[in-house]
Amino acid sequence: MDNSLKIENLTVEVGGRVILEDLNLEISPGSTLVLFGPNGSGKSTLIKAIMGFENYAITHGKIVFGGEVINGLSTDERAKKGIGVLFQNPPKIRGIKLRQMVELVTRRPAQEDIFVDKLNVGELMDRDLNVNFSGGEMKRSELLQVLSQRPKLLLLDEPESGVDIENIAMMGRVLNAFIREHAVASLIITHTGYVLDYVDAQHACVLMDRDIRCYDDPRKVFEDIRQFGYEKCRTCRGQ
Ligand SMILES: Nc1ncnc2c1ncn2[C@@H]1O[C@H](COP(=O)(O)OP(=O)(O)OP(=O)(O)O)[C@@H](O)[C@H]1O
Repeated sequence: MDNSLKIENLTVEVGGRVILEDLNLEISPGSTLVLFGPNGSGKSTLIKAIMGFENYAITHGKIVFGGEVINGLSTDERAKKGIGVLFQNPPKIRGIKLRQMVELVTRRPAQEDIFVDKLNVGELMDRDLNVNFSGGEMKRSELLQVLSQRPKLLLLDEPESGVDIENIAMMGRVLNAFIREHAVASLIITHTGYVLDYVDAQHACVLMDRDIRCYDDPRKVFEDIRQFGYEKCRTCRGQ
């Protein structure tokens, strides 16, 4: 199964401003790429462009998923092809229970989904989606919605933000097992690097000045950022 992601010479504009320029990256099946980068550098924009969000205009380049150019597909069509996203700030929806959302996207009874237990979200299933959920509950609820769809490509925007240490460990192990078992290609945005303790990531890179830099081993990239800051990435092109 080809569930690789290939991004070729991608330029993305938001509100007439170039956020990403001539960006290239590739994630092969079963491989995890960790994406670092300063605030506002365009990491979430990259995920939104891959998902085909309105207002994130691709003015140049190609997004290739599973060997198919998906630039022309709607967000819905991209999700149906197997691209799953965990957003940084998911919406709160009154009147729709978490259970209903899972059943809507999977068309299966939610209680049958193994991730309800694995992610310990049983008590959230009959509450309005994300309404008054704690930060950690919201991330677990979002992860349930994503994994219940059994995606082929996972795009995770700061999965550990607002999550306590024990829940980071639990979510990280669940994620890693899913990625390994299904040979899912994955892109994980992180500021803290905690996720590296649980997910076997093969590569990392830094997004800044509209492009990818410092493509290397995740722990090495993270240590360099901690030691030298993002400023050093300006002069480093990695491997
Ligand atoms: N819909 C939008 N309208 C206007 N500007 C936007 C929009 N989305 C993103 N931007 C701008 O694009 C730039 C990149 O934002 P983005 O959210 O991609 O950064 P990020 O790297 O994910 O940041 P952070 O680490 O703070 O989450 C920012 O200057 C942001 O204000």
